[in-house]
Amino acid sequence: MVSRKARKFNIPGIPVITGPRFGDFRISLKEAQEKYPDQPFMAAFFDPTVIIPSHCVEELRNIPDTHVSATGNMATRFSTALAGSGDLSKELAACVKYDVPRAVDSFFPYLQEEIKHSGNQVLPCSETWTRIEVQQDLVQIVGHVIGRFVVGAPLNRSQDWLKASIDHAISVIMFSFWLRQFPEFLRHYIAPIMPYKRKLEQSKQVIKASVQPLIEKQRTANTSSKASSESGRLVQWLLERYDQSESPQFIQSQIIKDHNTLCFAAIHGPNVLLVQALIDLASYPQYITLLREEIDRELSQNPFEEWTNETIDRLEFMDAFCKESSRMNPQSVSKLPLAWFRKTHQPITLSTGHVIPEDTLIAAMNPLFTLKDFPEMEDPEKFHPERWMKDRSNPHPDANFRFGSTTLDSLTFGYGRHACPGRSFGTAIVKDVLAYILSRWDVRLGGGQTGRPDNIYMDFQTMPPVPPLGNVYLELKARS
Ligand code: HEM
Repeated sequence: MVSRKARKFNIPGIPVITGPRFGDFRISLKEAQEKYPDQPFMAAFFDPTVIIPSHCVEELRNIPDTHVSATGNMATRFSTALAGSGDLSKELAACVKYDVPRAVDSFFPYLQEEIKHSGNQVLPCSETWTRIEVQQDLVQIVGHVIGRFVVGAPLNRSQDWLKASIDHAISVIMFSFWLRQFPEFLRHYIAPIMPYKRKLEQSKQVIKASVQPLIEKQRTANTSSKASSESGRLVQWLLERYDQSESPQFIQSQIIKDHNTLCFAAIHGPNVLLVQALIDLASYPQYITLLREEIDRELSQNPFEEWTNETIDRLEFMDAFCKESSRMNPQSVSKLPLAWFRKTHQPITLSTGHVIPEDTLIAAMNPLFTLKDFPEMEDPEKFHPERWMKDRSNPHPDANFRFGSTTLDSLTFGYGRHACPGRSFGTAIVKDVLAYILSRWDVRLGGGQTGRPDNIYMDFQTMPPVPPLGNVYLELKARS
């Protein structure tokens, strides 16, 4: 009898490529991509995944969730059912798609306040070079900012809430990574006794204890006090979006789950981009002067506290720099990266003629690295932010030169009906924090390193080469 797993590998007309079960898949992917440039192939790695040609993303981009979904991919890769976290409710999806973009402009004074407050708290004030733990320090800044947006002040500055909200996503990732080492039929039994499950539950408990009183306060408040955005914008919007005929307990537990899912996406997404951009800044110091010219131009008009979304929009070279940093360090397998992770729920016929069965994980090659599809990309292996400065006249938010665009030649924020709805907010945060750091500190690679340190590759992820996985560190020096 052919096992379910063997059947999954064995899809007619789709060749199977093997590689390391964990670790760096790049060599296997590169060879496969050269061998099968225009057809899907099965990467039989940790989570067997059919890699589709990038042009097929276009034809699948708006396919209904009943056929191909992003949540199905999340459920498999992050074991969301057993983790009890990470599911995207339709109410949360609507909040991020409609309520978040509407509130970004009015949030700016608070954004500036949180960046300044947390930046000064975690970054060194010394005028001599001082080591920073780039990932851990920057995530505190992003955590404060997102917290101010999601749960408002003063909860966003509570150490309990902040630590639990930052740690929660990491616990989910580690829990699912270890859980998936076991055969599927055993996972249900093993999950409850795993150490990461305990950590995960602890973070949930702390978040629940912090957020529950806020929800209750908002729920019972009269209409005029509900208007205070300082009591947590997300909670307020979700309370309005949930069906009021449901019980208060049900709505409360849903909002707490939504809070956890949002912190997953909204804290760590921007933070990884920020960490990578700061490493790039330290690795390519020739860009610091150009970036500072823009920042100083804006500071001469308005102090940092008074910056608005339009101020950030005017930082064009900053936008190009961050775009290039995200291109060179995609948050999936770098250099031959994968993106656009999905799962099929019905058999899907691609324009190549191949049929992908239901219940199959799929992903696409990141097209930025396939020269054949984008011949206009000069020196794609080179870090060259100027490439995005050539023509900035197209006002469309998805014009491909923009940091936050979702186009087929840039899958940092996904593509199609499930492309990241928080990207304009997230990219504004990244540029704003980077501008603040550059205006106040000099930055360099620690330990006398030169050149761009290589990232770390695990599963389909690219991670910055900083502790705990790597040993690269940065040094900052306060500008006099
Ligand atoms: C700036 C850094 C960020 C990056 C790199 C990032 C990246 C992504 C990616 C790659 C996806 C999957 C898209 C797809 O598969 O087509 C996604 C989805 C999502 N992101 Fe972001 N994101 C960021 C910031 C944010 C922020 C700040 C929020 C919330 C305010 C957010 C909320 C979401 C949500 C709710 C989804 C799920 C959308 C859906 O499935 O319909 N993200 N993000």
